[in-house]
Amino acid sequence: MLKVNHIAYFHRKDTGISDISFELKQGDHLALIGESGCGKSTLIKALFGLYDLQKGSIHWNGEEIQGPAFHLIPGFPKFKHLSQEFDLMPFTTSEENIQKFLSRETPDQNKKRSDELIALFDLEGVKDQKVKTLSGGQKQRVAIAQALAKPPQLILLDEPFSHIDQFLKHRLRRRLFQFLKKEKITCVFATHDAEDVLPFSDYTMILKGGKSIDFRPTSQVYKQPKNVYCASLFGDVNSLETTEFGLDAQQEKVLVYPHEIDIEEHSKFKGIIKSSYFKGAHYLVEIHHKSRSIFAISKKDHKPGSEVSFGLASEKIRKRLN
Ligand SMILES: Nc1ncnc2c1ncn2[C@@H]1O[C@H](COP(=O)(O)OP(=O)(O)OP(=O)(O)O)[C@@H](O)[C@H]1O
Repeated sequence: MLKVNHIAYFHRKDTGISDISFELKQGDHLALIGESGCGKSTLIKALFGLYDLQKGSIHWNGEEIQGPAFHLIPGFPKFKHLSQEFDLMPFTTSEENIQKFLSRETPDQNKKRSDELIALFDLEGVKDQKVKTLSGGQKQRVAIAQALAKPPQLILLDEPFSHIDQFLKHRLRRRLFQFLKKEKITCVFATHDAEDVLPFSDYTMILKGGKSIDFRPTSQVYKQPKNVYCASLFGDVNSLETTEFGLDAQQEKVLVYPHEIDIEEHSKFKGIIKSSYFKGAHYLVEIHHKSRSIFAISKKDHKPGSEVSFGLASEKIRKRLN
């Protein structure tokens, strides 16, 4: 179990992380999200033991993770940390980079593991190529495979798909997270992409100004967002007045995602289409309603200037009302 107890680390005055506490069980996946500079990388490095904490403590199965002041080689040996810089050996091949970290009993087992990782991360075509000649996305895939060569108990991934193209990204992240679950490897990853978070994390922590402002199971963080900042990390969101929209609630405002607004012919509210954005499976439409914009999802395209009727899918947002 990972136990993080009120930790704080400042690079300089006011920049860093403070008062962060949480626990994870073996095999749990935690996504760290938040605006740029909120402290995701700092937290990841602190968890790996790269900083001497100014406050608090981190334990893995009862063993304390200490900073560089206590170790010749910084970094907790039972964990792997995949930084944004990759840390590969440039003058050796992709396969050699992966094999260097294998520790299976026999050469046969090593070969099997290395082949499995090369296939898993689509590296067959570049396995004999020197790392310095690889593209950024290929290097990133070698780095992930290398980090898993000798399975760590916990892996820390800092924006693991940032260099990988959309074409491969969807397949790779499904494979990576399935692999981690299969091997019961705990994972903490930082990302800017909601599509990494929702399907693949058990828990989500939202950071702002170096502090954790939400840490709950991912579905709760999404379905009951604490504020506009939290909700907008998942995409567009509307902050609507409850009385204006006839919602029986004590609070003044409620957060509503675009897909929770129904555009139907005889709905109660009317507005004028300002813009319509093609999103593939649907359109995101901006509706002008009482001198403000409301974003909704529509199955069909609407011409700017046309009138639409819309209503709130109140059963979907009921849990947000009190
Ligand atoms: N080595 C350092 N020295 C001084 N300040 C630093 C250092 N590393 C990070 N910071 C500062 O600490 C704060 C948190 O940075 P961090 O890299 O953890 O953010 P982040 O959430 O990972 O950002 P991004 O999403 O842009 O990668 C920022 O204000 C950053 O400028």
